[in-house]
Amino acid sequence: MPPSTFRCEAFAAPATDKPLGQITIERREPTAEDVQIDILFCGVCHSDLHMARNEWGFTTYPVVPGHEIVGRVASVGSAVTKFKVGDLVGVGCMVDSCRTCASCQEGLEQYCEVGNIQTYGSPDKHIGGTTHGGYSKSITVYEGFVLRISDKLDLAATAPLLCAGITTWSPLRHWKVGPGQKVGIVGLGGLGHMGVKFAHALGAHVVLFTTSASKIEDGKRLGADEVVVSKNADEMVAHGGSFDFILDCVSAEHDINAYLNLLKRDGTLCLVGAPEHPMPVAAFSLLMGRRSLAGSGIGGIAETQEMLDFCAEHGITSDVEVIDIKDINTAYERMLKSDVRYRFSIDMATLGA
Ligand SMILES: NC(=O)c1ccc[n+]([C@@H]2O[C@H](COP(=O)([O-])OP(=O)(O)OC[C@H]3O[C@@H](n4cnc5c(N)ncnc54)[C@H](O)[C@@H]3O)[C@@H](O)[C@H]2O)c1
Ligand SMILES: [Zn+2]
Repeated sequence: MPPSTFRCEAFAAPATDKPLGQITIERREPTAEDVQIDILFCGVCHSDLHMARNEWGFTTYPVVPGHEIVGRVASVGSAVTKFKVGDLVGVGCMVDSCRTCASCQEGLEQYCEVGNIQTYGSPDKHIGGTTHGGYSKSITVYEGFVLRISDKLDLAATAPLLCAGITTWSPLRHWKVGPGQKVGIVGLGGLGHMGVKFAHALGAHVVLFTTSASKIEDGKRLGADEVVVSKNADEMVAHGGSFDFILDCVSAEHDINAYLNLLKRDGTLCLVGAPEHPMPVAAFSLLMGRRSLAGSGIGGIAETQEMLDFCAEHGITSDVEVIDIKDINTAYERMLKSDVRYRFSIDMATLGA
């Protein structure tokens, strides 16, 4: 028997070309292993925009975006052991996975070989339809995919750690970024600004690449040792062949060969940005110097907790502009113009207020 449900206010995109607006969705009452969360803040990721506009081609409408969720536990199922009512918690891009494949067993649920359940837009095995994300008042999640959040950090600024944070943390850790290494971060948006903060905190020499000279000061304040305006060819050439690792956080098509050519021998360019269209790679950008082009998707649950704990210990959060849910469509337009420093965080008290 499917679990009983309750009604919940949310904001959804009804179609590719329609603005987001308020709807009512169904959420399940917690089953034995579930945690029901009252959502306090939800960050606005560029993936929300890609999905709301079906730029990746697999959106089911209506879609309730949002996978940078921070809230407070409102109720728990009878078998829940990790959380109790009142706890501060977070939910990121996934709400479940097969739990048994090799990747899941290794704590790499983001690479679940059966296919994990995304916070929004995946089939909802509990109540049918698709899963709905954090632009809503409440969410019910299997406790294994719920994260502990410290009460030491500002909650609006903590929400973006659940996607922008883990997505940049995971590759920096996987490629063992640290002291003595020269690391590039491309694009100072939501992901990029967390990449700069983390690479700096991990002890690397950090070079930020931005298209906008107006972000030089911010880049340095956030932890970059150097800032390169990527439109200036001589500034780019000066860094040729010098990087151990570059993390590319750009949301639209751009010339990745220009960055491959900045890598040292055996260096790696890792894409985390997910542009709508494929990007050409020149074989010689890779052949010369045995360079690698890689990608990385979010991060596993244990690693997300590790990142959140690191942030609590080091006082790291996202730089946010807190918005009212009714301003979400304007926020999307501003995000496309890079007019956000550096993440919108929705105050969910404004939904239905
Ligand atoms: N790998 C993952 O698991 C994962 C997780 C979250 C987001 N993403 C993707 O990462 C990308 C970035 O997300 P975000 O939320 O940080 O977005 P954002 O809009 O906050 O930042 C994007 C950055 O790219 C820059 N940019 C855009 N077009 C550019 C161009 N043509 N040349 C150079 N720079 C350009 C912008 O100025 C901005 O700094 C998106 O494509 C998003 O879908 C991937
Ligand atoms: Zn995201």
